Order: sequence, then C-alpha cells, then structure tokens
Amino acid sequence: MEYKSRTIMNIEKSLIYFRMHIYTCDNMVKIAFIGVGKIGQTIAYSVIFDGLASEVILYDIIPELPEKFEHELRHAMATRGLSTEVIGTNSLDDVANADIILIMAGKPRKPGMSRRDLFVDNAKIQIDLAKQLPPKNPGALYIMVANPVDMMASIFMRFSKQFTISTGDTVETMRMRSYISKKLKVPVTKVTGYVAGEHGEDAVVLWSTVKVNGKPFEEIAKGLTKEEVENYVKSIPGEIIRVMGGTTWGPATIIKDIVRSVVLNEGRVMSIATPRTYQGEIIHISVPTVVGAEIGPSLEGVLPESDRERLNKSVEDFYKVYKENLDHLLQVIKQ
Ligand SMILES: NC(=O)c1ccc[n+]([C@@H]2O[C@H](COP(=O)([O-])OP(=O)(O)OC[C@H]3O[C@@H](n4cnc5c(N)ncnc54)[C@H](O)[C@@H]3O)[C@@H](O)[C@H]2O)c1
Repeated sequence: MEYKSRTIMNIEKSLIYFRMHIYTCDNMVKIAFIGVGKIGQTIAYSVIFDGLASEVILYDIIPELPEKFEHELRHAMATRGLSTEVIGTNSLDDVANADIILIMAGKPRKPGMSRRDLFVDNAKIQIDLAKQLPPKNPGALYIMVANPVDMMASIFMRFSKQFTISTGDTVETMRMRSYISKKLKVPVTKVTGYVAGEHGEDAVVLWSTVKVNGKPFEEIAKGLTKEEVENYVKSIPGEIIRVMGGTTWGPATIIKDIVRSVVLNEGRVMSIATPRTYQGEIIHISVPTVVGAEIGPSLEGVLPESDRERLNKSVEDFYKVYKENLDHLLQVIKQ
C-alpha cells in the first residue's frame, strides 16, 4: 500500500502537535536506525520483533557493522518467519524516505561520567546528521536517543528545522514504577504515574500522578519514602553502567514502545520530551504527552500547581545549562 508521511509543525508555548499520517492497517512503515551500537541494536531488534516496520535501515560509521548486524537479524527473523526488509549500510545516502528516524549515534557514558559530559562530542555528530538527513527524508519523525538526550534533540532540531522528540523521561518513568512495584510487592500494572523534567539527574517525579492501586502514594507507601524512590531513579543507570557497561534492555524496550505508540496510533501517555520555545531557543523538556500518529497534547496544563512549579524550575535550570553548552559549542564549531 502506498502511504505518505507529512509534518505539520506548530510550536506554541508548550503545546506541540506533530501529525504523522501513517496508514497502520498493514504497518507499511520504514524506520531508520542511525548508530547501531549497544542501544541501537537492541531497539532495532525489538522494533522488528514487535512487527512495527515493513522496512528497516541500519546505519553506522563502523565499517561492516550494519551489514553484519543485518545478517544476524535475518537469521533471527528466519526462525520466526518474518519478512521485514532490512538493509545494513555505511552510506547515509541509503537512509531515504524513512517515516521514523531514531538517532543513537554518539558516545555513551563511561562509569563516573554525567550525560552532560558528552555534550560537545555528540552535538557535533547531531549537527552533521541534521544537515544530511532531512533532504532525503521529507516528513520524517525524528526520535533522539543519544545523550544528553534532551539537549541533543534541541541541537538536532535547531540545525535541521525538523520536528524532533527526545525519549526524555519515559525511561525514568518506568524505573520509578518498577521500583515501587518491587518494594511494595504489587504488580507493576497497578502502579501509575510519571517522571518529568530533564532526562537524568534533574528529573522530577510528579508525585501528584503517582498512584498504587488507584490510591495516592502517601496512603500506601508502608515506610517507602519519596526520597528513596527518587534516589533509585537517579542512581540506578550509573550503577548498571558500572557493572554492565551500559543500559540497554530497559531503555530499548521503552523506546520501542514510543515507536509502537506512534506506528499503531495507540495514543499512550508517555513522558517524552517535546520541543517548546523558551527565551527564543527551542528546548526539550519531558511532560506526560499523548503519543500516537499525533504527538500531543501534553498534560502539563492539568498538573497541580506544586508539580507545575517544579517543572517550571526544571525548564529554567535546563535552559541555563543548555545555553551555556550551546554558546560553548557555537564557539568550538566556529574555530
Ligand atoms: N535515551 C536513553 O534513555 C539512552 C539509553 C541508553 C543509551 N543512550 C545513549 O545512546 C548513545 C549510544 O549508546 P550505546 O550504548 O549504543 O553506545 P555504543 O558506543 O555502543 O554505540 C554508539 C554507536 O554510534 C555510532 N556512531 C558514532 N558516530 C556516528 C555517526 N556520525 N553516524 C552514525 N553512527 C555513529 C558508533 O559507531 C557506535 O556504533 C549514547 O549517547 C548513550 O548515552 C541513551
């Protein structure tokens, strides 16, 4: 079936809509993966095995890596009888007419590093991609994964002028739910709620949204404190990186679910970071947002004052650090 994708971009304060016209009846969707290292491979595998794409392009700068990964995937698909069209390539020219482009290209954190330490190196990669990808991929939805992910999404969008979302705090949200579920011994499906703000150390648990069996967290906490939950959400990725060399399975499955919600038009509320204009710059901050063939609206407006105040503070803090990094980057690339 023929399909078209189109972008309608409308940045109005925090209310953003991206409309992606995908005919989901037979999932004729082409998805490109830029950077197929640890996280890129895991997301690509999950996307294919969830049957979300009819065509997949795997791109990386490491010679032969995408091609050999293509073989691996084909072997896995053979045992399941899947016929997704997969192409592994070292040529960016092959990344064309994609509906969704996920960007994992960039350095990962080493133990002890913060995500923000990666800013300049990874921003240079995003600027390069921002110039090269849009001409061949009209109307694509860009999903930034490389860290510091919210800032990389803002950089990519600044230089490409293409609608870009960041995976933001979808990952923190699931870390928060899983920890409460484990500690209170309740099924994770009974824990709801969101984490918002910047992905990483400055993420904010939106406590007004956190419910266990439909009851507010305070009523059911049984000695589990908010501080303990917040500490877990912020410290666990560093601990996983220290022992396992990187976070992979958790984020990849969650990020695949963002793709799933777009492709199948599920309209799931997810704490992705969408663009907003703040002091004249595009910045990305996570808030619970409806994710489907349309991105938006966000649920920011219905949050109570206490949570909105913390979010506003996080926007201010994010902007300050982003602007410092951006100014430094602009100096570096001028030289
Ligand atoms: N958003 C999240 O929740 C989340 C979770 C995990 C990792 N990450 C981030 O994703 C990024 C990748 O992590 P990883 O563990 O897969 O690292 P990795 O080193 O295993 O993979 C990165 C890949 O990017 C490739 N690459 C580098 N420059 C490129 C370019 N210009 N074009 C195409 N490919 C290029 C590398 O060759 C490598 O294969 C890191 O920045 C990491 O911090 C984000």
